[in-house]
Amino acid sequence: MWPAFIFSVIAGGLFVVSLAYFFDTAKRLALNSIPTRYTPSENPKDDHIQIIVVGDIGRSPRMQYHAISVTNHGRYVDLVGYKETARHPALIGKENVSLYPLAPYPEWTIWGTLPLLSLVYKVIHQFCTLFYTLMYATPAAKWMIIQNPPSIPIFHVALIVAWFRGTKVIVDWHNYGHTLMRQTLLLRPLVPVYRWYEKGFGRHLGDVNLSVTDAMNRQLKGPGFRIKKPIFTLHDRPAQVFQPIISPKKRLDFLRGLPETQKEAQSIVDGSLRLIVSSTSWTADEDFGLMLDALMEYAESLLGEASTIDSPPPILAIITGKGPQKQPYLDKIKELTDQGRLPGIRIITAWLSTREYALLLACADLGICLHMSSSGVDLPMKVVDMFGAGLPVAAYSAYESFGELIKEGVNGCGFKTSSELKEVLQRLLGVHGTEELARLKAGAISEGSIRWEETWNSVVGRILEFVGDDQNQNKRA
Ligand SMILES: Nc1nc2c(ncn2[C@@H]2O[C@H](COP(=O)(O)OP(=O)(O)O[C@H]3O[C@H](CO)[C@@H](O)[C@H](O)[C@@H]3O)[C@@H](O)[C@H]2O)c(=O)[nH]1
Repeated sequence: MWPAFIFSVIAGGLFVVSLAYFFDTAKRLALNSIPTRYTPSENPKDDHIQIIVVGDIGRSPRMQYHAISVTNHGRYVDLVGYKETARHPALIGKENVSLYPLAPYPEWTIWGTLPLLSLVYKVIHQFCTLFYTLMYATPAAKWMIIQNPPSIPIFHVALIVAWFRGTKVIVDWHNYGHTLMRQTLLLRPLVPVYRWYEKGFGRHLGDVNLSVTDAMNRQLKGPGFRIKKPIFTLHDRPAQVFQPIISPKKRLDFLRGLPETQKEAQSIVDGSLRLIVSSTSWTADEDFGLMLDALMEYAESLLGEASTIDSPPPILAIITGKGPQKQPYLDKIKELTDQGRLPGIRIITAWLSTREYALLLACADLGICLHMSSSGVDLPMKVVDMFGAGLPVAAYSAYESFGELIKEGVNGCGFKTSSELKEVLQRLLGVHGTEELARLKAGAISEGSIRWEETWNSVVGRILEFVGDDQNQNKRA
């Protein structure tokens, strides 16, 4: 009798304790699943601003510039994106900058054996990691600034998160995802779905929108997108790290210290070898085949004739950057070189630190830009870098917004075909081109003198209400 009684008392006690534990855990889980909401801080400087890139943060200069500008106002920046290459030095080791890396994809998705399956998997993977990071891992932010493209799946994730957490959204339209998708043959059937998603969610997502050109601004307001919320154009501008180098000694010192140019440094500085630089993410919207054809045509003109003062000089071409289509082009360059079709021309590729990249641009003779603009209304940031470094450009020109940055005969020259590019190279790099090149360089320096910080403060600084807040803080101090 007694043992049964004691057993039932213990069992009853254990049941009550485990019930209490179960309800407590359930309550805690329920409470933890409610994301925190943004409430304005007493001191506006304690508010957080999120910068979101569904890509490699280190290779998103414009989004990093947003982050740097925010920190320059003493605010907290939370960077959300993939951590692949090194971030801008100004974003490393600062106590008001936090990085929330998105979980990388499993390796099998990169093999390319099951392209459609890996695409679907990537979208689901991105959705989960973005949702968790934005809803729970990061502190509730006052504003989030989102890069587009890509639009899927960040647009609807951001819409949900912004609603739950009381965060306001700025969509920074760099380009359109659906026009970029059109460039990949295999993905073309999905373009209508992507376009529907991008326009549908894009119309409602941003409390404010930024566009990289006036032409894009008009399109976003126009019948295609019908965005009713405010849209401001924020042209890309060079960061402070890009500065012209005028002194031949400084140029020589840098070129001698860089492994890629060490041996030819003296010839580059005395003009007997011309240094051209192109930078890229090796994506489908840049056709390096066009540059290779132009260089082959240029090389043909070096053949056969005895070298005179009027002969086009040999060229060292450096292509900087990282990206998916690099290897096929490396193979092509090797093949052409082995076949002897590029005599007098050496083409190399590199990935440099931000500082070295900026100095290389400042030491080159001419920048080449092959950006073809999938939408017709975006612009290449690389040309902005080049102008900041005082480097004139030869750029592919057959798209609408081209003239918003490159002024023919003032800071650069346009081309549409490889033959036109070859002519530009022959004209500008030869002895008779010295004067024209110097004039274009002056134009590049002048265009590059308008800097990111001033433009950013007058557009984004005002949207984020930094300008008024900072003045009030200064008055109080
Ligand atoms: N650190 C470093 N950066 C490099 C190097 N080479 C290239 N880069 C970076 O890679 C960029 C080139 O990237 P792309 O993807 O070719 O395009 P973009 O010219 O930057 O233009 C992109 O951004 C615009 C907005 O800023 C967009 O409007 C446009 O559509 C495109 O996405 C350069 O501007 C530079 O910041 C290198 O060796 N080192």
